[in-house]
Amino acid sequence: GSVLTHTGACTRISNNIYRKDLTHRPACTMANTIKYLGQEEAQHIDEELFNEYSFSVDQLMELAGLSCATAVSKGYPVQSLPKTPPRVLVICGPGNNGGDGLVCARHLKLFGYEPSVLYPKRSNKPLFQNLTTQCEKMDISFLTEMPEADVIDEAYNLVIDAIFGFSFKGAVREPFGEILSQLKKITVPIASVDIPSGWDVENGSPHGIQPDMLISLTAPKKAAHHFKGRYHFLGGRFVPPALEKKYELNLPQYPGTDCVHQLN
Ligand SMILES: NC(=O)C1=CN([C@@H]2O[C@H](COP(=O)(O)OP(=O)(O)OC[C@H]3O[C@@H](n4cnc5c(N)ncnc54)[C@H](O)[C@@H]3O)[C@@H](O)[C@H]2O)[C@@H](O)CC1
Ligand SMILES: [K+]
Repeated sequence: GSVLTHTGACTRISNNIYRKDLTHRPACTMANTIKYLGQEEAQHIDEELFNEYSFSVDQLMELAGLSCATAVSKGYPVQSLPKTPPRVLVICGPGNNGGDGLVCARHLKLFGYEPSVLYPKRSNKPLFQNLTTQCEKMDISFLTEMPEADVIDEAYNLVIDAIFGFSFKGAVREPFGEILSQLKKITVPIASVDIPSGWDVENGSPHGIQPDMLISLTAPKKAAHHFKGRYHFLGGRFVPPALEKKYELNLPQYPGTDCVHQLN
């Protein structure tokens, strides 16, 4: 569409395309394009959600993890999986991205999948211990080591990558270097939570893992411009309008009561 700054009411005709209501001029895209966040901006929004808007980590993590499980169920419906039982491998990192993974695993189980979790660097914070117990009590198995790529391809339908999110920086430290090198060799699809792990949060990583699905939480990060997989979902439907406005996020409207919005 042509670049117009809209001054009046617009009708959303698809993701980022708006039609000016009265004049029917060409769709104006630029002014309403969903914002892709840099690393610092993502961290500021995160802090503001907790400090100014008084959310707790548990609350947002629950919604984030539910969004991820919902996106997975839309892209890879349990009945459509090639292998039964419908096993999925959820790999959780040491921070909040890993917490999203634990929540996602629990919801996937409730949705009829058979998740197994690899959680090699566990946080000792009560939140993460509780999320782990919740999974264990739901008969979700925890693996003691990363399976080889060919074992993953044989046993699992898909891998959920909840290793690193927007706080990832620098060279990957072990054991995650070895885990990511196995993930580069697998042929089953990878669904990445927030950012493909190991990618630079802003610049991506041409030689990194290549997920088939990306679930951007709150708003996409700049690295998402380099995502080449089939499904890009937006999740984390918890952003208060005033915060969305302050950071000019231009989030698309979620359909109905859905917790995810498919961007492409
Ligand atoms: N702000 C938000 O709106 C929300 C964020 N959430 C999640 O929280 C994530 C961010 O969480 P965190 O800030 O805890 O950070 P991350 O989970 O992105 O990662 C931080 C952890 O990774 C480690 N790490 C960083 N770089 C590393 C490297 N090069 N090698 C090995 N380890 C490395 C750090 O030591 C730390 O333990 C988001 O991406 C998203 O998934 C959601 O839980 C809820 C809402
Ligand atoms: K990730």
